[in-house]
Amino acid sequence: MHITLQKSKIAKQSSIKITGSKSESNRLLLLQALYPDFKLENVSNSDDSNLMTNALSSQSNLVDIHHAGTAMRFLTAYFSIQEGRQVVLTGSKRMKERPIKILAEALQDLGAEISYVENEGFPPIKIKGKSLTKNKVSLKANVSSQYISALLLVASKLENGLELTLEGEITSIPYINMTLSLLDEIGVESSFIKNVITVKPNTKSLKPKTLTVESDWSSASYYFSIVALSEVGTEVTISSYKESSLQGDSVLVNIYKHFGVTSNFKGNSLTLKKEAIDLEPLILNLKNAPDIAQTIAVTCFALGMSCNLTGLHTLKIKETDRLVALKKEIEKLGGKVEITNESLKLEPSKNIKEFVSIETYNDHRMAMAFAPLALKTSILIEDAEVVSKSYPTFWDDLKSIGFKITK
Ligand SMILES: O=C(O)C1=C[C@@H](OP(=O)(O)O)[C@@H](O)[C@H](O)C1
Ligand SMILES: C=C(OP(=O)(O)O)C(=O)O
Repeated sequence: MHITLQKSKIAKQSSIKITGSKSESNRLLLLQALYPDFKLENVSNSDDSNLMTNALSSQSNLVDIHHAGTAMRFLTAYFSIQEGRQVVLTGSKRMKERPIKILAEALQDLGAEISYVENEGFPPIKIKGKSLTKNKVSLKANVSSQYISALLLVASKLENGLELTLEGEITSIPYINMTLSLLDEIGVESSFIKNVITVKPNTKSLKPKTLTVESDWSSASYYFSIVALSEVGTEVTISSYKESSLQGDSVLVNIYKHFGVTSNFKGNSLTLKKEAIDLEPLILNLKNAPDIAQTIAVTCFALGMSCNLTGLHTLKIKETDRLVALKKEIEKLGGKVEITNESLKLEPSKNIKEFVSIETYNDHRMAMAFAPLALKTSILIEDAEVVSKSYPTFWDDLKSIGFKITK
């Protein structure tokens, strides 16, 4: 489905309720499968979380997780410890290009039986579940934090727990801390000292409780961008958010001050407001918040600002090569972008071309990051349904605040 976003102006005040964080949801869904004693509220309605739920309850020996990176990585660890179960875990064409070797090798070192069905180091993989008794392993920490979270999520169910040594620079650290905090919330003990994470084994059932998933901060980024591109005084209220979040992307509150967006909490509602401000070039390392890089690059382009974003090495192995995709699409709109394997530099630009058709490369964040541009010019978004990976009601929500969208 290709859609057109006519040049739009949003209401002076509006509000949106955003679905639960897919990162928190996919961790908690897996933990709930291991510890069925707790209940969940505000679970994400994203494709990736639905795929996770279905995979965890599936009795089939073929599990397909489509584009869901967290599901692929977390389930690799989960099925490795399901004694007596044999599963082939597969995904979309792109998922078969997203590396899994670092995680598979760490699990194999712990005693897991994992083999490759097609290409060495990539999904699909065949997993023969068994009880793992070894407890010490090291892995490279600069490629994806999801490998680390996957091991941590199952660690308390290993006979002797886990002592995990992280080698090299650690990427996307807030996601590792999120995993450890959620373990703590359900009563699993862990420590993270220097580059060693230890998780204690747990055979007890946990105290019954209800955990409420905070709404998704990566999804919130599109509203930060929308407010940044709106008239001074425009307000958008988003919910349900916490001032002290487990999600690293909550750093948006600080980053968007640079664009004149102020954030005020009232209970679990967060009001974003555009203030008048002089815009300065943006220099930012996003190694701890890779998922908001596209949003920020497009905000800068729309405001005619220059930016120099670094720490983007993980973008090359996400839903698409996001660095190449950003360069191509921003340049179609008239911008000038330089990329390396870990950075993106944007030159200030004066004009934005009208009615450009943005390719989305099976990447939800390409569609959502470019949508706010409709506040500056009319734009087309190709394969707009990709948003369902993390935020299925995105287009309806934009319509509700005043975006003019037609099929
Ligand atoms: O653990 C998680 O929930 C995630 C970790 C990050 O991946 P990397 O650690 O591969 O950067 C992030 O990009 C992804 O969207 C979600
Ligand atoms: C990278 C992402 O997801 P995943 O790696 O879980 O597919 C994302 O949602 O931006």
